[in-house]
Amino acid sequence: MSRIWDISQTLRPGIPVWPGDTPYSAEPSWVMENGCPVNVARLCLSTHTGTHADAPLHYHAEGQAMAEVALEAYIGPCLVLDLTHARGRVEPGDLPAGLPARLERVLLKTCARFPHDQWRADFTAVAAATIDLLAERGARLIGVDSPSLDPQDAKTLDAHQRVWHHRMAILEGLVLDDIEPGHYELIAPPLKLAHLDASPVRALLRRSEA
Ligand SMILES: N[C@@H](CC(=O)c1ccccc1NC=O)C(=O)O
Ligand SMILES: [Zn+2]
Ligand SMILES: [Zn+2]
Repeated sequence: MSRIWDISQTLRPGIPVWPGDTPYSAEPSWVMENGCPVNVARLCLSTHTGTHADAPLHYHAEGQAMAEVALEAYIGPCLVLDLTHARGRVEPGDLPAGLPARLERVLLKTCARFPHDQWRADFTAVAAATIDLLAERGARLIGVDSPSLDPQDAKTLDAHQRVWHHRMAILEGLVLDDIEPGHYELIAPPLKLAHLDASPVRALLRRSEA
């Protein structure tokens, strides 16, 4: 069996969320006591909580909801790149000189230590030109450890718009602290949520057989 790395945040009370968004909460609906045979909880959370996939509906009025997206983008060969030197936005010039001519999925590691317990408004975003470059090389999915491809104060979501143009998939909030740059297999399908704009995912990497 090949090793699996879990690159998901733990969903828990207090998990940092986008400013103004719904805080995560969970409560018991039934508790295993007094003759009740089971524990059952209910959850209240934003679709963008923790490690998640954005559905096209989040950034384009004609985009599909999460239940409708094709899953192929979320499963398969993936390249993890170290971009911890990039400042502000990941520009094309920040990408490694030896970037493969063809790639399918790319995960950008922008911070050395994931901020599990605080919201960082100064996260590293991705330049629209970088999305174009990766798409030209065949990327069908881009993943980041930041909470968004665009800066927190962005109004036009330029990187998300280029992703829409190229019909790529997005993962955000990945935890890449323990991941050496290189080739892996990604497994991170979203939940089949009708009508909704995003979904939490359990994101995994497996050592590539190649
Ligand atoms: N666009 C961001 C998320 C985002 O913009 C957002 C997420 C949760 C609550 C509000 C948000 N934006 C609101 O103005 C993203 O990359 O998914
Ligand atoms: Zn999102
Ligand atoms: Zn996004």
